[in-house]
Amino acid sequence: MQLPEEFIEKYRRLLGDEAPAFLASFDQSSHSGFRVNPLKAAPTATIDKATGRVPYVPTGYYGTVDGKSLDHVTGAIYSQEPSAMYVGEVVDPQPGERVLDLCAAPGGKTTHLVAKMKDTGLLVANEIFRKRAMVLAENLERWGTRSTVVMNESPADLEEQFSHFFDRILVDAPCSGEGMFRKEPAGIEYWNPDYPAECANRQRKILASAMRMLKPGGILVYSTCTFAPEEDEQNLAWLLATYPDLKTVPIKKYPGMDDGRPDWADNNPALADAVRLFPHHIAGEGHFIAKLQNGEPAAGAVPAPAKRRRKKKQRHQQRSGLDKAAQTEFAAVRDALQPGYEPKRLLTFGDQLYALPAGMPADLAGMTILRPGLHLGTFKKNRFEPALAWALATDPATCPTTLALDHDQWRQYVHGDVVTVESGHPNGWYLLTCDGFATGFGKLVGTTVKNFYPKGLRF
Ligand SMILES: C[S@@+](CC[C@H](N)C(=O)[O-])C[C@H]1O[C@@H](n2cnc3c(N)ncnc32)[C@H](O)[C@@H]1O
Repeated sequence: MQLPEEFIEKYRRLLGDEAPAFLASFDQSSHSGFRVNPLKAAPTATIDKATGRVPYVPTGYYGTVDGKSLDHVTGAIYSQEPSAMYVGEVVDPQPGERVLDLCAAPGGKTTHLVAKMKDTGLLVANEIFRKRAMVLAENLERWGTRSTVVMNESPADLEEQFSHFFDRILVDAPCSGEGMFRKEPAGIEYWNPDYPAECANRQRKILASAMRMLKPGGILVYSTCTFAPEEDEQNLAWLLATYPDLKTVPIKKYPGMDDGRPDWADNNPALADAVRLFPHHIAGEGHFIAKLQNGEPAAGAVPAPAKRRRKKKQRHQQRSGLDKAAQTEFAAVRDALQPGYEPKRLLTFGDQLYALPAGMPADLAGMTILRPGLHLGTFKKNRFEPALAWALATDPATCPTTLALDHDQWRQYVHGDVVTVESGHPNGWYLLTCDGFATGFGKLVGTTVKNFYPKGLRF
């Protein structure tokens, strides 16, 4: 791999005797991995093809997954390179907490966090770029989560809504990406000697927003996929100097993981609490992770709420609750697919119906939200059409009307074709499954399953 001369010189200077092994790692192949989704049945077909287990992630495996496989399309697995998997373990979110993933797309860490939270509490996944936020929403839909809200805001705009609100915040920052060069060589084009410092400035702004949203006593995890000390130890040193209440939390180092390097910043020994994953020491790409805890407030002190700005017009009127007709239409479908399911907080955006996670603030005016919780479906003329997201978040064991497709029928379904099944089933809505995984909803008329698989996802 052709690395910039200044890059080579920089890391020869920083790494000394280790530099040849480090630089040689860029000519070795990158590592692939996947995590299994504990919210769903075990994807044994994919696990059987894994080349090993990732020792520091209980749900992590080495190996590659076909993006068109049943296990991928039903959200039973998420492809993620092995080093990146350690971030979710370090965040270690607990069930019921309020968690923010501030730079979330495409959703590798978000899917990990929500699985660790057992899909309870509130996970806000934010991405500043709309197209990337849409990919994030799609990946979370496949994963099958009810407790996640997808937002498309800048960190600064988000802080107004969520002043000192979160128990844990992950800042998986946009960075110079040096640790991903061998996986995504195009990233080298952007690199110049000043680039890490430019990224570090942007990261500090994002971190400052995160600090305004972190509860007293809350946990902040900062991660990058770069080796650059400017973006790693030097930003950690900046955090500690700027927010004196913030303390580092030591991160467990598995074999092959390195301490953060105090000598690459201000020699503060606390920087060693961070972890570095170097590709010449571990089977994964380059990563840096730091974990910090916010100070508890002084007795009687209450953080000042941030000022609220109402700037954007809502594209659709947001309404809580349902009118009588809508309630009847929704209940007819709900009783067939998930009887007894009583979402606590229903919300309509235009003709779309969502179940809001508990803990999400009720007043969402002015915020750009792509997914305000679980998408239940769409009100059409005099009827309700259940959404794919609801199907993918449904445990088939809780649904009285399931229809099992074989692999050929599943392929027809994801291709958008009409699927024909044997007669004997009453007409109506069904949760379609394949190998025990929920794949979507279909409406049976006679022996024909009407296909509602979204056009944009067909393949
Ligand atoms: C390292 S990636 C996140 C990867 C993601 N956490 C995952 O595991 O799949 C960083 C993200 O930050 C976003 N980003 C870029 N500039 C940003 C900014 N100024 N503020 C916040 N996020 C930004 C990028 O679009 C990108 O999606």
